[in-house]
Amino acid sequence: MTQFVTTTEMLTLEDYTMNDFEIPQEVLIERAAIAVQEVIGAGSFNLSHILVLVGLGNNGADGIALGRLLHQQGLSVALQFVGNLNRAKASVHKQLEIAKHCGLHPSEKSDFKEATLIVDAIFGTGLNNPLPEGLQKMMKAANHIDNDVIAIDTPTGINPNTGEVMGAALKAHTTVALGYPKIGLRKNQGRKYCGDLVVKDIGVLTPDTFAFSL
Ligand SMILES: NC(=O)C1=CN([C@@H]2O[C@H](COP(=O)(O)OP(=O)(O)OC[C@H]3O[C@@H](n4cnc5c(N)ncnc54)[C@H](OP(=O)(O)O)[C@@H]3O)[C@@H](O)[C@H]2O)[C@H](O)CC1
Ligand SMILES: [K+]
Repeated sequence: MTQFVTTTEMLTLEDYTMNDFEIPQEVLIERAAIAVQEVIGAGSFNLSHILVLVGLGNNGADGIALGRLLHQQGLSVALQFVGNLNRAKASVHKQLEIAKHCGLHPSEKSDFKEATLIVDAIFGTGLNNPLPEGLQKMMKAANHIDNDVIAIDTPTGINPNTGEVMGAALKAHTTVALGYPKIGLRKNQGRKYCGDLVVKDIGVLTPDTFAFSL
């Protein structure tokens, strides 16, 4: 039986892993990237040109690390930031520096139609409001293009706890849940937007005494 969690529970377990066991956040980000790379490698996706849509939080950091790994595999990868990079978390800037050192630089404006595979690394469990208008338009437009979308942790626009669409959401062919799947992926529209749900262990530790609420 798959254990689903709330975002609060996921944050508690992430903190437990990073603070009690001193496992650096970069390790979790790298393992998240490797996990999604494995799902991509195991699937039958068209990898001719991969567009990674990157947000300003740790979901975005996961996406940049993944883009770097795919680039190092020799694949054609474009990184496109969604939002003002100046407002990004330190983890995003760190991953961007590493990616640049590895020869992968962010693109200005990518044409979604050129991408044969889109990686959704815009929002994950940190989504806390309806998407900004511009992003809602982008998600609705992207949903009409016939290419596969792989969502990192949660489909952007889906409330990770309730499964509601927050203005608009990007429909995924596959969602790679990190650690534990979030309860929103099996409620309301979450189930429809997440597509095939793959749960990947990325080394998040759980206390024996932890009481899951679900
Ligand atoms: N599960 C794990 O062990 C790990 C998960 N990781 C990844 O981290 C994300 C969660 O990262 P987080 O930085 O908390 O949040 P997001 O990246 O989802 O969101 C980015 C920030 O965007 C802001 N935000 C939220 N909603 C909106 C909105 N509607 N409009 C504009 N901006 C929004 C919010 O910032 P605030 O300042 O507004 O709070 C978010 O912080 C998780 O999903 C995993 O992918 C780790 O990388 C690895 C371990
Ligand atoms: K996402």
